[in-house]
Amino acid sequence: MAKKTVRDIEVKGRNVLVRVDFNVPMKDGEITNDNRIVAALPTIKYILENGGKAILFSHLGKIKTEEDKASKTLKPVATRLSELLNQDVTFVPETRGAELESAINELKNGEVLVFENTRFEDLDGKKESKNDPELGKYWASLGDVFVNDAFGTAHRNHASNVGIASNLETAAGFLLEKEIEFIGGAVDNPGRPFVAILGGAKVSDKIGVIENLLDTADKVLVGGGMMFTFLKAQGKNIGNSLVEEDRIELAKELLEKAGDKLVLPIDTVAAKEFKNDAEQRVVSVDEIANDEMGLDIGPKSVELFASELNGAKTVVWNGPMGVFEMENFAKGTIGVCESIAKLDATTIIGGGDSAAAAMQLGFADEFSHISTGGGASLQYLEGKELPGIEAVDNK
Ligand SMILES: Nc1ncnc2c1ncn2[C@@H]1O[C@H](COP(=O)(O)OP(=O)(O)O)[C@@H](O)[C@H]1O
Ligand SMILES: O=C(OP(=O)(O)O)[C@H](O)COP(=O)(O)O
Repeated sequence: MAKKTVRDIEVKGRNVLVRVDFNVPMKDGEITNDNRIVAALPTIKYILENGGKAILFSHLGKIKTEEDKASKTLKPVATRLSELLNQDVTFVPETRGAELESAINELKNGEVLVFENTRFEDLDGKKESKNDPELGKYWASLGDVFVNDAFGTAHRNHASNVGIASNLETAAGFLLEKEIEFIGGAVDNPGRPFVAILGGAKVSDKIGVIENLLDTADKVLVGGGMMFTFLKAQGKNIGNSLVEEDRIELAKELLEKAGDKLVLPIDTVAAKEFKNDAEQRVVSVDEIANDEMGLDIGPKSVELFASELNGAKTVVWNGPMGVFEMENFAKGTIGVCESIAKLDATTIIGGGDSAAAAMQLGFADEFSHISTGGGASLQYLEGKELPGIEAVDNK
């Protein structure tokens, strides 16, 4: 990568602003997978060992109402980081202002500070997510140099990555560098057959990538919450399943363009309630009842996907096949992991929840690479520039 990296900048005695992706999966205030924090450690340690002051920040989830703040504070993340680094981490529960500024002034070389969820700024006119120029400028004013190590957020054009970069010397961190090297190496000239697998819940966000994937991949397998928008586009009844109504037209166009390249599940595990012990039944995708929702792909779909994956030489996967966080709806994701484990192929799974699924379900060693980015790796795969990487200074 002809981009400046953290090795190319002076960190000693300087306030080094570091954008990390600490958007970790959480349940009841507890971190359920700390992969994204662990993945950021090499850059943080490098800065500390070289006498810099590390000022870290990240988004966590989406902040739409004042109430969201309580469950989306970065405080537990700062605590976990302190355990992993085995040193104190100052947490400032603000995204701007006197308390933050004086805490930064008091930092000494080799010390770490984490400030609050950058998306708290979204309550005031979506300042972070719309890359408000004043916000990027303000955050840039808190540091001497900027390191972007948030690969998982690199597809976003936000104040905390792109905005700051336009106001300050900017380098890439080690994670960003590693992800680009690995994903680029695997997919710029992929071994074929090349199979892409999409699932998860961020349907409106990610359905668009399928258009380009149909040009690059040999097969695109769609499961998870993503499948129901396609099934509805085919005129099927999907009951209360996750759906993006305003993407149904797009799904119809994609189905037409794709022919047999796009493979949809043939059965689903349906339940009337979104909870682990809800009564469940395996049904054909033609038989979902009005009061049911599909929460996993069914066993016949696992078999179908296994046959599509058979012989693949490159596999890229983003988005779990079902609500794997609930044991009773994890079988589809486990089944696809098992099929991938049998392959002699380059296999990449990416995304906050997808990486967590691979690790929690015991398949971490079966993948060539577990990426911290889902949307980011998909966008890279599409051949699109990632704004967060574009914004890093060239060497
Ligand atoms: N059928 C489904 N209905 C609702 N949610 C689903 C379904 N299948 C998967 N999910 C959810 O999708 C989430 C992950 O989606 P997403 O954020 O797009 O993935 P990633 O973080 O890996 O990029 C998981 O929390 C999972 O529970
Ligand atoms: O989790 C993330 O993306 P991913 O789910 O595609 O891996 C990133 O932290 C970006 O988060 P966002 O999709 O809320 O902007």
